[in-house]
Amino acid sequence: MTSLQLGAKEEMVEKFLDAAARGDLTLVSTLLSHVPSLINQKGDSGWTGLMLAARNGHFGVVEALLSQGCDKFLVNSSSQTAYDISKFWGHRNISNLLSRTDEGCQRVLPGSDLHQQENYFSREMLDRLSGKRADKVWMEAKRSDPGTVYLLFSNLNPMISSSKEDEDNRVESRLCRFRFEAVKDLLQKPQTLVIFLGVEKRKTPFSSSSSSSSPLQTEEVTQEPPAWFAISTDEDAAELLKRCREKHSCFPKLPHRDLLKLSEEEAGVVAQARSVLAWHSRYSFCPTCGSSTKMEEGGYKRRCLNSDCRSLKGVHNTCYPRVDPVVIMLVIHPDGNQCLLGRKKIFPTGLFSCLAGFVEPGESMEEAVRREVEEESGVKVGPVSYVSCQPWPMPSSLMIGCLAVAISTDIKVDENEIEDASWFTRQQVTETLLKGPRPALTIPPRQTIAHQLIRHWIGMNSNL
Ligand SMILES: NC(=O)C1=CN([C@@H]2O[C@H](COP(=O)(O)OP(=O)(O)OC[C@H]3O[C@@H](n4cnc5c(N)ncnc54)[C@H](OP(=O)(O)O)[C@@H]3O)[C@@H](O)[C@H]2O)C=CC1
Ligand SMILES: [Mg+2]
Ligand SMILES: [Mg+2]
Ligand SMILES: [Mg+2]
Ligand SMILES: [Zn+2]
Repeated sequence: MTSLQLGAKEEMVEKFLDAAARGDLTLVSTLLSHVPSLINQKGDSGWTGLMLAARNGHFGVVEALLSQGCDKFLVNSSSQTAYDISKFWGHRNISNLLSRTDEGCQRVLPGSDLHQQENYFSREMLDRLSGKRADKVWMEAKRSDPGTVYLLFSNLNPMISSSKEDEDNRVESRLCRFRFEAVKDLLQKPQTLVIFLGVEKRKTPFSSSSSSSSPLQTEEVTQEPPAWFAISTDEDAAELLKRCREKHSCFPKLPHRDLLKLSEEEAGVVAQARSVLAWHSRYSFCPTCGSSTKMEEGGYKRRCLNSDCRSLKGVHNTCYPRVDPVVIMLVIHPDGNQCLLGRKKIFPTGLFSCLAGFVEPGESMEEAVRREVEEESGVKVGPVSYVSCQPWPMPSSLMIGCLAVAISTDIKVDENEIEDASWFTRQQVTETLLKGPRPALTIPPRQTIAHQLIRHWIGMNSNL
């Protein structure tokens, strides 16, 4: 495309987004009839026409865009959908329209919302194909297939390449992908762990991005989708990096920070791979009898090599990767207008987050919320309701996100666990979310479920 053509296209996108933002339905419709692909185009900060119309309360434009097949699940660079945006700004008629689900689902599960919150680390771009894990012939063929994608891990972190900072100081990272030929030598080493992650999900024939049927797409459908594997090796990291042709490649030093720079799709793959690899790195021997174990089923099982071991009989849950459930909760003051946030000593100055804690054996999610809140802050909790969850691969937690209502308000901090806890008003929290000039606190980044719970609460109340 010439720079002139490129300029004309950009201009058209800008005109379309501006019309959507202003609620100019006539211009939106005219532009779409000439250039249908405008419908899902993104402008600054990843905003689509639907998001801009939703932000500014233009119901008619939202309705028209939806009727023309616009993708309502797209997210902007803050991971917000048009639904999140309309909810946050209190355009209830628009959020109702955007959350409307297939009537069939509503009949089976009244009150269901297909548009459930999707958190960072939870997107599944691969089909895990668990039924294929024990099929050694299939697995072997996939391992040497030239189309297979390999990710390299060192010390539980994936090799990534990073783009330079853009004008918003944002660094974007992407996973370095390797083909079989480039890692063949590593696969032969006995110490190398190879984990099957799945095969790429096929786009459904009716999904918005596959509406045209070019010869390439027809060909793709007849071929088996590529399989993905994670490789973990203890080879020298600097040597491994020499295999990568991309610029600025590295293994992240601070996973809590650096893994949050991946796309939603790649973050989901890393969550899966990192948690399974972390389990292998800590469970080399059988937890029941201490004998050596052997990896099976594409990395999802470790079998004890002692044939008399109890772990091979009856319940043998020690053979499978562990997931640790953690409750994380935003506790709301009985006045409905304040929320309880706490900080650990290791947090940067001014940062407050939701309270969280590991679920104990034989404990319900609701009781874990009540116990952890009381232990850490002295506040007693009544009703608890589930909001959404997040796999948190540090190393293998499942964060169960809840809203809870306090039935007492005096705070007595357990200094072993947290440094401070306090009630913050809705206005203080809103100013933080809107990046006001002098916020009373800072909160964790958008990729954390803590952030999403806080945003959810503000969204629920934004038009009261
Ligand atoms: N994504 C998000 O938004 C957030 C994620 N988190 C994550 O949630 C997790 C739990 O939160 P946290 O407040 O620390 O939990 P807790 O309040 O339960 O306290 C953690 C302590 O409990 C002990 N413990 C009890 N059971 C376990 C277990 N199964 N695994 C590990 N430690 C256990 C450990 O003590 P000891 O080390 O002394 O043995 C640990 O330091 C953390 O991993 C944290 O990273 C937390 C907040 C936000
Ligand atoms: Mg605790
Ligand atoms: Mg805690
Ligand atoms: Mg605890
Ligand atoms: Zn054993």
